[in-house]
Amino acid sequence: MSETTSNNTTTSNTETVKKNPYASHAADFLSNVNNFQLIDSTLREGEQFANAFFDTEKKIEIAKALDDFGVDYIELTSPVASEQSRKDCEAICKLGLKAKILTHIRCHMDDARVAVETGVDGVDVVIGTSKFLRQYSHGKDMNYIAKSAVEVIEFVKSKGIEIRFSSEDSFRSDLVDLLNIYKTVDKIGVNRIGIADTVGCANPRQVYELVRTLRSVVSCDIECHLHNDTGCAIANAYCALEGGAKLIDVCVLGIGERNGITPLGGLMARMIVAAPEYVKSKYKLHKIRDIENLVSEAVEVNIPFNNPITGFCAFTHKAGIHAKAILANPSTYEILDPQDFGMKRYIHFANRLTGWNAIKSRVDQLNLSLTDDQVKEVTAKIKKMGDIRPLNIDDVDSIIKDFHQEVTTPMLRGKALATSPSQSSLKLDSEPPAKKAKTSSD
Ligand SMILES: CC(=O)SCCNC(=O)CCNC(=O)[C@H](O)C(C)(C)COP(=O)(O)OP(=O)(O)OC[C@H]1O[C@@H](n2cnc3c(N)ncnc32)[C@H](O)[C@@H]1OP(=O)(O)O
Ligand SMILES: O=C(O)CCC(=O)C(=O)O
Ligand SMILES: [Zn+2]
Repeated sequence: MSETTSNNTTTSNTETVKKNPYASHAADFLSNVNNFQLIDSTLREGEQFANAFFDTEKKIEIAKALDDFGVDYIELTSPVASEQSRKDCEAICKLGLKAKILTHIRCHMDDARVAVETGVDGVDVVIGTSKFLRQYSHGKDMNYIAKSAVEVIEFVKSKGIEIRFSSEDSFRSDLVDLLNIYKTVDKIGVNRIGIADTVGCANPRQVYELVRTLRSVVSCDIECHLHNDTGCAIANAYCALEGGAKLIDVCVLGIGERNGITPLGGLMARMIVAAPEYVKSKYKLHKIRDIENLVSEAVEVNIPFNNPITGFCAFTHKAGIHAKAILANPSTYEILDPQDFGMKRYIHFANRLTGWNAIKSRVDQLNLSLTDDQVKEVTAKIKKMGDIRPLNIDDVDSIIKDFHQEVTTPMLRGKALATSPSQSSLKLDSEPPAKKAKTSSD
């Protein structure tokens, strides 16, 4: 017999089981939140990013880094895109990586014939099913699409490699058309079907509902490819998994056409909250920073300041109320533990929003001894200075050290009090204010 003692803790005679309030809901009995796979498309979708050019060496470096991180699949640009794309595909297939190598082609036998000769483990085939793409991209109707899909799938299967069929622009396609084409390809043994939010128009609820519907119609795995035009790519990926999708397409930093797709790091941030054991056991999370640096340098962009996990202030706490609670227990204001990603936590105390608890922690770090009242007094000085201009750590340390000297040297204190605290005693650095305060956990 068990007894619920709080919202998230259940006790029994023999054990205490902590329930994760962010895990899948019981109603999502088809959920793959605890059992998902990643298809990294940095070397396919990511190559479609405006700034991307990866030479062979860089592609190999990125592929190895992704493999080491633990992605399940690596998707490569179509071998018909260019002669070098084909050679690069062959070269990556020969690396003997743990991750399965896929290439991405149009739904056409000409592309399929080239793809199966590259040495890939699987082929991802795609064709637009929305009215827009049927009219303005390839000009084919649903009957033609079904016929060519069957031909390509059977051909690729006959070569003994994996085949996935995806409808491009799925969320602007007719549902009956989608059900028909997916049922058709499932019946002939496609390994996966893919749903693509090609223009980033879908919201999490729509993704969940479409995946749930398809889950009851096909027996093969479901993959989702979600663009980020309206900022939903991570949430949509999460809801796809809750609805029963098994695989999510990701790119490092989310790079891709326009503003890209679900980012690898951002999705890991979401998933570690929902399925911590699974995520930590499967993926080398402390490699995310290196992989993002590798790709950001290759495509010449900065890591966004607000990037999940690796943004420069992702684990920086500033306001005094936050700092006090974080120092007492980091879970108060952190859902992610920086250590899980090889990152550090910072308390930004050199500013006017600081509080005496944060300053006390700094006083301790400096190995100085002040009473609580004295720390409050020096905090007031720091905040006063912070009203005048941005502060850096040296400013704060100088204020603290001067104050400490005053209070521990009674003569000085008397003199200082008589003449009022002098700001000119501060060390004024020519360097710009530090972006990060010293870590409280150092
Ligand atoms: C949403 C996505 O991201 S899908 C993946 C996008 N990836 C790429 O485009 C890969 C890089 N692309 C390329 O290198 C070139 O576009 C190629 C080699 C694929 C084709 O080049 P081209 O033959 O010069 O054609 P172009 O790019 O101008 O037009 C695309 C052609 O593919 C056809 N097509 C488009 N999508 C599909 C599809 N899913 N299945 C079959 N044919 C398609 C179009 O009808 C058009 O054919 P056309 O010769 O009758 O005009
Ligand atoms: O192949 C797919 O599933 C997706 C293709 C693509 O990049 C897209 O539709 O945005
Ligand atoms: Zn895409």
